[in-house]
Amino acid sequence: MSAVPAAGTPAGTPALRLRDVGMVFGAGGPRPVTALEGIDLTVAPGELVSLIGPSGCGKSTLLRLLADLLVPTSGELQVNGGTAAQARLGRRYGMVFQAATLLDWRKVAANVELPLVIMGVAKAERRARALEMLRLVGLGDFADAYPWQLSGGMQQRVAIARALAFRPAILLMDEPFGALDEMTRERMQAELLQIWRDSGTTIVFVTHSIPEAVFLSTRVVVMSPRPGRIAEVVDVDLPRERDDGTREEQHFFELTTRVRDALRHVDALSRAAAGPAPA
Ligand SMILES: Nc1ncnc2c1ncn2[C@@H]1O[C@H](COP(=O)(O)OP(=O)(O)OP(=O)(O)O)[C@@H](O)[C@H]1O
Repeated sequence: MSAVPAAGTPAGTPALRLRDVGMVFGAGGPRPVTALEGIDLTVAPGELVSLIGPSGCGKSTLLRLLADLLVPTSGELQVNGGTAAQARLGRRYGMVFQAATLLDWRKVAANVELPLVIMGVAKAERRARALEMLRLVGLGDFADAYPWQLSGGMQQRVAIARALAFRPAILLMDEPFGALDEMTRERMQAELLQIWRDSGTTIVFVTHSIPEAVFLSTRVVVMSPRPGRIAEVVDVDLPRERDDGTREEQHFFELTTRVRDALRHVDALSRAAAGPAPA
């Protein structure tokens, strides 16, 4: 399976390009909240970029802007050289959230087929693609199970299969493994990397976990709060083939330390901006 580039997109066009993007909630009202300010970021096709930062720094807001669920109040945002709205209407996005949000009364394959039903894909092709995606996430034998018969990790794999079923060029993932136990989480990370390498999909991944960000990403974007900005971008110069041994490597440790230091710096700055703690 490979992600289909947008028709007519010239070679070299970034998957995502943000120029001085800002987002103010309640602009013009009595209590505007500046969630994002001056965001500059370019993501090449096939990259896997993680967003990490303290709670409230605007990670989910940024993801929602990319998905065209919100419109920036300033700056310019391009997806595959077009607008986010064009990308949404062209079904360029797949989305995965912390909760798998499966329909309990539909079997696993029927859940994966749902976006294809909405797109009007013929029944036989729908079924074939759903089974292909379920095999990709290691659930080929569970097509006829109901979601409530699966573990949390398996349900999340179904959600990933569903997001990949219409071959999105861009996969947006908001803490997709946040609710899983540590071992399942590490297994899911390895599976996601495999899917990413096989599919060529561009992925933007929100996480609170430093090792998860480094293990998965080509770059880690460290964000600072109030207002949300990009504080630092850490290039993850590990080979794309990664496994459990990668987590034990000296360079992996150095990269996690670099991200941790950036987050500490962000934390110190936001504490200083908040002023002294009340006596
Ligand atoms: N619909 C909204 N209306 C008003 N303010 C909002 C809205 N959505 C988000 N915000 C504010 O924007 C800021 C960024 O929120 P956002 O959810 O993007 O942060 P986050 O980094 O994803 O946080 P977390 O890590 O806790 O999920 C916060 O101050 C939040 O209160």
